[in-house]
Amino acid sequence: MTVSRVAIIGLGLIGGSIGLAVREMLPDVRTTGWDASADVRKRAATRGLVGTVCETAAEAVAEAELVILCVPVGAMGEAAQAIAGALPAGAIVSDVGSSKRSVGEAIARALPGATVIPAHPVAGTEKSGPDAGFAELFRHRWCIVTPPAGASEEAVAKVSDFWEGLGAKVEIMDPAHHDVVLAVTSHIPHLIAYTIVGTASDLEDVTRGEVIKYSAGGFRDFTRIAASDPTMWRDVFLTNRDAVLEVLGRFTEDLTALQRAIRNGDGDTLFDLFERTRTIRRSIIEEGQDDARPDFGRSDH
Ligand SMILES: NC(=O)c1ccc[n+]([C@@H]2O[C@H](COP(=O)([O-])OP(=O)(O)OC[C@H]3O[C@@H](n4cnc5c(N)ncnc54)[C@H](O)[C@@H]3O)[C@@H](O)[C@H]2O)c1
Ligand SMILES: O=C(O)C(=O)C[C@]1(C(=O)O)C=C[C@@H](O)C=C1
Repeated sequence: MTVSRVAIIGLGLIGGSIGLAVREMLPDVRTTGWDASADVRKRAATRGLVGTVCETAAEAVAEAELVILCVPVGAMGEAAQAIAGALPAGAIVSDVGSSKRSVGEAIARALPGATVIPAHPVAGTEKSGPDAGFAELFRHRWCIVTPPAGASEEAVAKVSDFWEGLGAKVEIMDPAHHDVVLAVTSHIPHLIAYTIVGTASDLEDVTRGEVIKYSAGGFRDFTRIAASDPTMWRDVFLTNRDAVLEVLGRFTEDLTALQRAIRNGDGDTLFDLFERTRTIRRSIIEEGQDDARPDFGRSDH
């Protein structure tokens, strides 16, 4: 079940990557796009991120069968409002937001009566903007589709087929469950990275120069994640507050237990945990989910 006209609102990393992936993998699908920033629209046109970069949101969606909102999660309601008067009857509205419950609600509020099928491609990088996108981003990656209760099966199938056409693997999930799962696998890890890099730069006994000079291995990996877009991540934490706080509470307890083990010289506790976590890493690699992708557009060294 395919769509032939797709409008992309927001032409940064994810919107741009969708446009490039469509051009490469679904060449019969026509794409239009719009971004609130004139500079981004200009870059998007130069890079050919979509077939036609439009001057207004209304123009971009005028003939669309599928509209995908690719803006920060805090701007989803505003982006949905911008297309409200121009959305063709029967068009499906989707998005790519990293949190799903509040985003789905915000879009549905702005577009009463529209067919809204939210989705989240679990693929990205620390880069953002119209120069960051690349066509292979979604290949072999999961895209989680989170339809509201009672959603049209045909619309869910169209959104799922679209993502499979871009090389992604699709899973259907309840939006609230998505938010807890992603709090664990994506949101808290980003918070930890932001924290440790911030802490390292605030330490009085270790200079900033030393942190930069001796950052190898583990810390360097954290700095890549902590370089992620501030607007995007501020919005993720504000829109997935409940799930993040719940998982953070649990994480804090576990961290305190490790602190106690170190203070008490309790090597068994440390060893047992490290042994258990190593098997998780091995399972991820066995499932082909590690980041050993070819160096698609990444330059994090
Ligand atoms: N970056 C990632 O790794 C990643 C991965 C999966 C999903 N996401 C989600 O994708 C969405 C976009 O993230 P991104 O990394 O592409 O960000 P980005 O900053 O690269 O692009 C966002 C674009 O949206 C535009 N924009 C902002 N408000 C707008 C509005 N009201 N109307 C129209 N355009 C507007 C900005 O000008 C910008 O060009 C976010 O919701 C994010 O949570 C990001
Ligand atoms: O690879 C990265 O740099 C990412 O942070 C990508 C990542 C993730 O946490 O896995 C970030 C946010 C998304 O919503 C999905 C994917």
